[in-house]
Amino acid sequence: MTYTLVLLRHGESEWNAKNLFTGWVDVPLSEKGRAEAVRGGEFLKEAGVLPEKLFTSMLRRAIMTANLALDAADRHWIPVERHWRLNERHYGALQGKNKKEIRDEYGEEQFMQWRRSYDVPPPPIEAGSEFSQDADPRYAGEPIPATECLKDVLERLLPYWESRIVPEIKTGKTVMIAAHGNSLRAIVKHLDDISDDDIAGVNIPTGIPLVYELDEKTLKPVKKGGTYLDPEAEAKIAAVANQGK
Ligand SMILES: O=C(O)[C@@H](CO)OP(=O)(O)O
Repeated sequence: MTYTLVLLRHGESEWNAKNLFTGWVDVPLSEKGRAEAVRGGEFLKEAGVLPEKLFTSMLRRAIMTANLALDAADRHWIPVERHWRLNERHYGALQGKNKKEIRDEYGEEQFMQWRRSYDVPPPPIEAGSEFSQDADPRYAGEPIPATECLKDVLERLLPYWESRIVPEIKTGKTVMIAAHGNSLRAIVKHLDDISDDDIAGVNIPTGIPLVYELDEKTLKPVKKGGTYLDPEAEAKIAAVANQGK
């Protein structure tokens, strides 16, 4: 027997469209992003992959994507849990900055190190600044970061994965996680045992369900990398990799 896990990155956000580093800034979906979310739900329905339990981050682009996708799949009624541990990687002082401008100012190497290295975080965001989250009531009392590298994301996400998500998967329910490019890269790294170096080359496209069948004993993927439900996923993955160029 296998368990089914669906990973869904939110549809295009307004800041994805403007090529801005987003992180924990709570921006809405663009019109294209809403359409991607609905299409994502249609892919689920067509494939007969019907989520029974939903986990989301605390950010509206993931929440709205899940709502739109599940509505399109007639699964809008399933129980949901939300947690900041599924949030996007905190992009520190880069939040709100244009990716191309940062690349032009600091050069390709520094840009890629901040964007895709496993263990080098961008400079921390200043408390109280325009795009910081320190006064946001949804995180009150929580140990939230001021910047994160992917390693930090994995370290804050894994306790939630183990304590809340794994038990749901083990009930045999089809579990869906609606989250973000980098929080999902952390989950994929963990599931597929991807090395710290190789994870730099993994990009996740917006709004396309990624389905993993997990071995019931090991909880490891039966097929490494899972299966994207959109036949055009490859081109969309390449577009994410090339952002900032
Ligand atoms: O800006 C961000 O928060 C993320 C996801 O959109 O970007 P990147 O793919 O550059 O890590």
